[in-house]
Amino acid sequence: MLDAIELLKSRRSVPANALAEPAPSAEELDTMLTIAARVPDHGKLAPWRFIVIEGPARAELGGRLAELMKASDPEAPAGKVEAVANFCGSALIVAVVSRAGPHVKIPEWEQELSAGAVCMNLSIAVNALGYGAQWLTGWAAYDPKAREVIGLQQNERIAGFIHIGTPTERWTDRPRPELSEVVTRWGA
Ligand SMILES: Cc1cc2nc3c(=O)[nH]c(=O)nc-3n(C[C@H](O)[C@H](O)[C@H](O)COP(=O)(O)O)c2cc1C
Repeated sequence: MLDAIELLKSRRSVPANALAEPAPSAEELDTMLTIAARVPDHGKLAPWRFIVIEGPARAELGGRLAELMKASDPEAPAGKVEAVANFCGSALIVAVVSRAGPHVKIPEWEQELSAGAVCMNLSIAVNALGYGAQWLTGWAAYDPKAREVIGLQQNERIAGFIHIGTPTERWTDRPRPELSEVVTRWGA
């Protein structure tokens, strides 16, 4: 296992279509989800939940989403439909669902931030266990009928589909922001 600082300094996403089998074991997935759920959460509301899409359920969901896209837009380019069908092309997907809503004390924005933290913690845990991950949203996260097929309630939103698997190759990093561009010192 990588040292935590080395892991955090080197982690990067791997494209979902390069996240092949083997998928994490059931025990590893439990560890990942336990870590993902261990995030700051103002008010202890757990304003998020997980939907695991694994095994044959991936192809079934991909197929249903592709049918949906074709039905709603018969002119949809084949590439776009294929991309939706391949939505479940990675070894395992965890949909992180935000359940943020009005609350007497805790702003919705803070509940949404907690769901973002879940996505990130999950991605880090995946990498720490030697797998790769990519955080995606896309058409299926926003289309009303696709949301229904995925099993979302009216008040729920996809924070991210975290695609997980074994990277098929090493990926070079992308440019990262210069600290000088994103850091200021108050009063300086
Ligand atoms: C909320 C959210 C949604 C995203 N959705 C997509 C997406 O639909 N398609 C895509 O190519 N990248 C998407 N990304 C970007 C990738 O997850 C990721 O930033 C990119 O692959 C580089 O990742 P890295 O900085 O972890 O290496 C999304 C990122 C976030 C935070």
